[in-house]
Amino acid sequence: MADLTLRDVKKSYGNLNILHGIDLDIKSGEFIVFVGPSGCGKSTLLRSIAGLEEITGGTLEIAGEKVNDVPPSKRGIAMVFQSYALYPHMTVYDNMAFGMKIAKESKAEIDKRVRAAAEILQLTKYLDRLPKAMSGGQRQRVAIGRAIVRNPKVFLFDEPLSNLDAALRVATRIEIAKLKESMPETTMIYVTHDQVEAMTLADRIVVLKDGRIEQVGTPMELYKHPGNLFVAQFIGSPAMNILPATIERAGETSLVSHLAGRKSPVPVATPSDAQGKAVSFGVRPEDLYVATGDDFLFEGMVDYVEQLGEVQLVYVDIGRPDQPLTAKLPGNVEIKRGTVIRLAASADDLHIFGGDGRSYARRRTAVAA
Ligand SMILES: Nc1ncnc2c1ncn2[C@@H]1O[C@H](COP(=O)(O)OP(=O)(O)OP(=O)(O)O)[C@@H](O)[C@H]1O
Repeated sequence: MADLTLRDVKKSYGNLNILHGIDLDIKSGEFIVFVGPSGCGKSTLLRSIAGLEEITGGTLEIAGEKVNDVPPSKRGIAMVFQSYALYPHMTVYDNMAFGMKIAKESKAEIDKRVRAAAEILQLTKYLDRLPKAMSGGQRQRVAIGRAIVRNPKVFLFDEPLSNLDAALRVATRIEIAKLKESMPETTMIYVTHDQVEAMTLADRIVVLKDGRIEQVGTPMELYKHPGNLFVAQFIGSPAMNILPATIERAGETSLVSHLAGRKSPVPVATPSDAQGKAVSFGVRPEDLYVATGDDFLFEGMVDYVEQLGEVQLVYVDIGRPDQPLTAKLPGNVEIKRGTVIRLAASADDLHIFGGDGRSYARRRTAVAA
């Protein structure tokens, strides 16, 4: 059981500022995922929470206690790394027991906890094996088991699945989700590059960019209501299509004109001073569908099709040099390269972002709240 509170947390290496004042409240038992582009500071933030990095400003509290100066071993946290970091000459049992032996726990207590963790992770029959006789996925489970036996208040994962092949990643991801269910009181913080891991595991996702938080929300909040252009294009794959546009008529429902002078009503309120302003107009590839009549958003020539079986990614030339529109359409519809296609989307799936990149829908939500 541990809430985490981060207030204006900063980290710099010499003159190089990496974290620029992170404010974040994590509730006990939450599964939080940090995502963001390479180098944005995800690992630094995680390592700062663990105490492996000393923060250079702000405060960090775990379970109500300020831990800025508390060493890692006394923070009640356990961390699982991308490289499993198992001792190769020790059996699975001894690898899992090692930390407790060092902490001088009784043999009976060690045995109880190792066996309980092995049971949760389905490692019981491998307890006498050496790591080299196990698959990558099994080794990562041992590393997770080694963390579980410590009975941590907070569990930290730094890209734990990135060394596994695709099939093992899926299997181990599901195990981590089940592990969370079996430890509902344990707070978990997880760093990943993988959108699917973030969307499926997180109670809330924290999107970071250049050492700052861009948005915090449930996976569906971030997907449906991205607060700004960065989050809109970072969450979701392929990325949201963004086009330059102008607000023709501001109001409860805005009228937006975009490429080729087409005008679309968007059920997002814009203030009267937004009238005539240049904005960005967004629509996700998977929200587009083939329009049969004259009611369409985009018309263009199919430049390329990537058939993935269940779906196909259709790249449509809508007159923007080197920037085709991407549509994710069902795989069973025949779409021929070189033909003209019309695409539409439901008005509810359209997004408008102001000149500062912030979503208009989000502004309204913020005011209403
Ligand atoms: N010890 C260090 N000294 C100087 N700069 C560092 C140090 N450790 C990390 N950095 C820099 O801090 C920035 C953030 O690194 P960090 O590893 O936290 O990013 P990340 O978001 O986890 O990246 P990735 O997704 O590539 O793992 C990077 O620019 C990195 O070069």
